[in-house]
Amino acid sequence: MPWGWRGGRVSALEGGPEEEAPPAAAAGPSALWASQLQPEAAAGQILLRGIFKIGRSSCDVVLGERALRWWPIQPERPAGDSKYDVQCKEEFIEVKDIFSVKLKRRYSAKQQGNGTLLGITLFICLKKDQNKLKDSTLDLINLSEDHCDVWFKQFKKILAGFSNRPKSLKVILNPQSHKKEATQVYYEKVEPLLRIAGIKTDVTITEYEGHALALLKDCELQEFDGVVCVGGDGSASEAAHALLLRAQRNAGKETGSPLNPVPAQLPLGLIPAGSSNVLAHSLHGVPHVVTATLHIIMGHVQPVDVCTFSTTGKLLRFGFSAMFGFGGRTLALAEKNRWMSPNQRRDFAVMKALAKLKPEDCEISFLPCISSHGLQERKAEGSPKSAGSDQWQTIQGQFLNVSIMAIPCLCSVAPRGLAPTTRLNNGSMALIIARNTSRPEFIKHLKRYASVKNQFSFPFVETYTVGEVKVSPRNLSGYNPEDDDDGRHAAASENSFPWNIDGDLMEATSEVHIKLHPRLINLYGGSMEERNDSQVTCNCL
Ligand SMILES: Nc1ncnc2c1ncn2[C@@H]1O[C@H](COP(=O)(O)OP(=O)(O)OP(=O)(O)O)[C@@H](O)[C@H]1O
Repeated sequence: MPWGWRGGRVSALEGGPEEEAPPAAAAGPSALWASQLQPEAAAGQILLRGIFKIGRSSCDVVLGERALRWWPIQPERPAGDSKYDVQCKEEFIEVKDIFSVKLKRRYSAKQQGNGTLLGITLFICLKKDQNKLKDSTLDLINLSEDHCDVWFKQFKKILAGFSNRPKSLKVILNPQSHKKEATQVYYEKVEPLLRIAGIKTDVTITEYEGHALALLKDCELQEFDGVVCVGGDGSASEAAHALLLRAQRNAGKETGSPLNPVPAQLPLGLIPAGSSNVLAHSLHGVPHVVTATLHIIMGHVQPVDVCTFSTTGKLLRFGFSAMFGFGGRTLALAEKNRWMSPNQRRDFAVMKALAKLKPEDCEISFLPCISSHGLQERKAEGSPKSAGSDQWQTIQGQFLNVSIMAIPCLCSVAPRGLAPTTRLNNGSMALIIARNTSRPEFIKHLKRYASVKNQFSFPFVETYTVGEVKVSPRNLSGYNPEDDDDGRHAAASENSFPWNIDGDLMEATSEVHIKLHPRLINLYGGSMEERNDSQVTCNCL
């Protein structure tokens, strides 16, 4: 049982009302439980035994290497009385779910010094439904200073052994994200948990667009175990880009067009506080601030695939997803109307881009990936190539939208993701193409993202699993002032085409080359509960 709740004693964990503590004399080992305790192999070697009050009951408590277990102490039971068995249920938490320990004291107004010791409080990370995590506490009440001191030191020792957990973090906070609430989100929900976990932080509040990039590219990061970004997709992607640029420079690689980039050195944490939180949502399965914070505290790290976006041989940026055509135009229109509220401008931009819907004349070349099944067949045939295909495929035509996604891109309008069969690190990207069709048909396709499935079951939609893509607009017509209002040139300069790369507007005048680099960055996040759709494992590289 991964989260260790057999008895379901959540009330004890959530720190019910303070009860009278057991007397200090009860702290020593008791003859009573030598017969009762059958240490389970699952709990590991026993480190400590003692008596604490937990919730309303005085309990026998055993700290093992892997679990903390307890039972209410029972009076002598009449032989054959089964009702006692029910009450005597063992409960436990796994040691790996504890993230902090404090001595619990009561302070009165007149009292000076340390206050009156009540016991020990454990801070625990619990799993809620739908990938959510929550923090909780478990009070172990005992008035004996000596007894608590031994247990407190043992818990501290255990916590010090979790070397994967960060001790010091660089925090980048965008105060302008969404409705400017990132600062409040951080100081009300994130910082208190980091403080309880004893993590040192150094916070920079960004002052202008691109500040995170400028800072993270060059600042001293030696003293930090990770970087945390509080904001939306623009901020998160900017921070990832900066950490990867920094890694290339440190490795002595050309940052202008890295062919085989090296991974980022520090893990990145994403606290969702933006108007779009696709990255954090895809990472955690839910855009939930406390969940994101607890993954950071627990040191849960996932390697994640990253793409390079280049044009004319120069790196535009590192990123996770891109849209060209309708997706790019919509973002360009939204950016042009920044004075509106985030939701207003998003709805306005979608409506306007739909009203002016028109296809881009493009050539799209891609390197398909071979599925695990296909790879096995190739091996069986004795093919010397064991990895991805080396055969570029090319399609041409009028395309309403082109999406290239290395991660599932979960969001409120697409709860299963814009690319539902892609995983964070399955070594492939989804290439989803909507060819020209009528507006009602295209709208039907978009609306299906909100439902459970079939968003790709349209004759004009094609999906591919790829390792590399090149998108070349064939109509490189000059700037048309009449276009100024339609999104194509709404925020882009002459002859350029708007691209939506992780929610950031990029301009490209010619071919854009997108290449997948497996597991190039570590992001703080746990593995998600698997969804029912079939997982795609591919071998592109
Ligand atoms: N102080 C600042 N003033 C203006 N822009 C900033 C500031 N700090 C950061 N930015 C920029 O804001 C952009 C968008 O931020 P972010 O993604 O965090 O918020 P958001 O609400 O999701 O944004 P959007 O509405 O664009 O999706 C980032 O590209 C970042 O460079």
